[in-house]
Amino acid sequence: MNIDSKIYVAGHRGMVGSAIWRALASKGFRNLIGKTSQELDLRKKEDVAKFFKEERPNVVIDAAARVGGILANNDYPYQFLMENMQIQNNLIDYSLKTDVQKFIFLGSSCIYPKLALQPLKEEYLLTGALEPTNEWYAIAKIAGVKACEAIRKQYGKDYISLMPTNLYGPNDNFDLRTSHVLPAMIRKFHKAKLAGATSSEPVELWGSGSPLREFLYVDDLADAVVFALENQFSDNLYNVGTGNDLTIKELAIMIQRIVGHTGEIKWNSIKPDGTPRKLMDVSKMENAGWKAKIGLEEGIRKTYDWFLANQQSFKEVKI
Ligand SMILES: NC(=O)c1ccc[n+]([C@@H]2O[C@H](COP(=O)([O-])OP(=O)(O)OC[C@H]3O[C@@H](n4cnc5c(N)ncnc54)[C@H](OP(=O)(O)O)[C@@H]3O)[C@@H](O)[C@H]2O)c1
Ligand SMILES: C[C@@H]1O[C@H](OP(=O)(O)OP(=O)(O)OC[C@H]2O[C@@H](n3cnc4c(=O)[nH]c(N)nc43)[C@H](O)[C@@H]2O)[C@@H](O)[C@H](O)[C@@H]1O
Repeated sequence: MNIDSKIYVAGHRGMVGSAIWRALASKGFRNLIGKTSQELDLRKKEDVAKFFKEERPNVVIDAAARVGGILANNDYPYQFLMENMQIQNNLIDYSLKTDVQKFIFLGSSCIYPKLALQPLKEEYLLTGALEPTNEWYAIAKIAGVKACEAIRKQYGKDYISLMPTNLYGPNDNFDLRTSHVLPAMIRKFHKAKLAGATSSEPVELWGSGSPLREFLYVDDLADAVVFALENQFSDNLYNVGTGNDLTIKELAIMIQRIVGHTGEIKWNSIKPDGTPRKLMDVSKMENAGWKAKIGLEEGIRKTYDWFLANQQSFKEVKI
């Protein structure tokens, strides 16, 4: 991979895509292409075909998708299945058809069975039933993993899939209905802290607080993507995470302390808990030579600082 390789970052404005763009630019890659969804709707096959024929990138990194937290996945199963299949299938198929040499597909830890042994190893894929709240998104992602695996097997191309754990950081989605838990907690605790005159107002969180989650700061993921770009991997599927998790309750207490909220936390058990745990086994990526660097406390502080500095412009994804 040389610094003049033409690299198309699909979804370059998103939380992950913008982090990958920053990481590539800081390493001196100077032939980067990005298109907004208004400029190029990746669900439209003909438009994607035209783009690839004109641009002919050497590398494609797929950070474009319909993305959301547990409620968005549960409320919009059709969009999470169909839009993600359309986006990834068009990107993968036209990459193959225009001889793109390297393709990095981004899946998610939710592709693994709900009750698989923990920590989750790559070989646990397709060994059991999926988590019902996001099985549609998971099936789309599994199809993407398999498409890249088939191209690797049949055409010998360097198409790989990275499975990140739950991600967070600058440019995340802070909409309280469609976001993931960490940005939602930052926004809720911050709002409740400001609302209270003498002490903070109470905060309502979802579920029981008992599920366990692993969180990776998005710049760490971007670093893993650049590592995968610059190295030849021997296999097609790699988990990307920290290898550590904590309960949602412990996360809430950590974020409450960092934000400076002093009120009550209420748990709304009508909202779903989702999968009880999805800790990734990250040894395969570590054996390949990559390890996460940014701890959760540091990552949350960075994200809260970004949130405070972007009060007027943070993203709220509506579906
Ligand atoms: N966030 C997580 O916790 C997490 C965890 C594991 C894996 N991932 C994966 O990481 C990738 C990016 O996630 P993210 O958190 O960065 O999401 P995000 O912030 O919502 O960004 C998604 C991007 O996809 C683009 N996009 C969506 N629909 C499109 C369409 N029809 N045509 C063209 N572009 C479209 C958007 O473009 P515009 O901004 O131009 O509209 C946006 O930039 C996804 O593959 C996701 O599955 C995320
Ligand atoms: C990485 C992503 O993981 C996602 O699963 P998943 O971690 O449960 O998605 P999250 O929405 O992050 O929820 C994680 C846990 O946090 C709880 N939670 C507590 N309060 C809140 C809140 O205010 N907002 C949110 N969003 N959650 C909250 C939620 O009930 C669940 O047990 C998948 O649905 C996606 O498809 C993707 O795979």
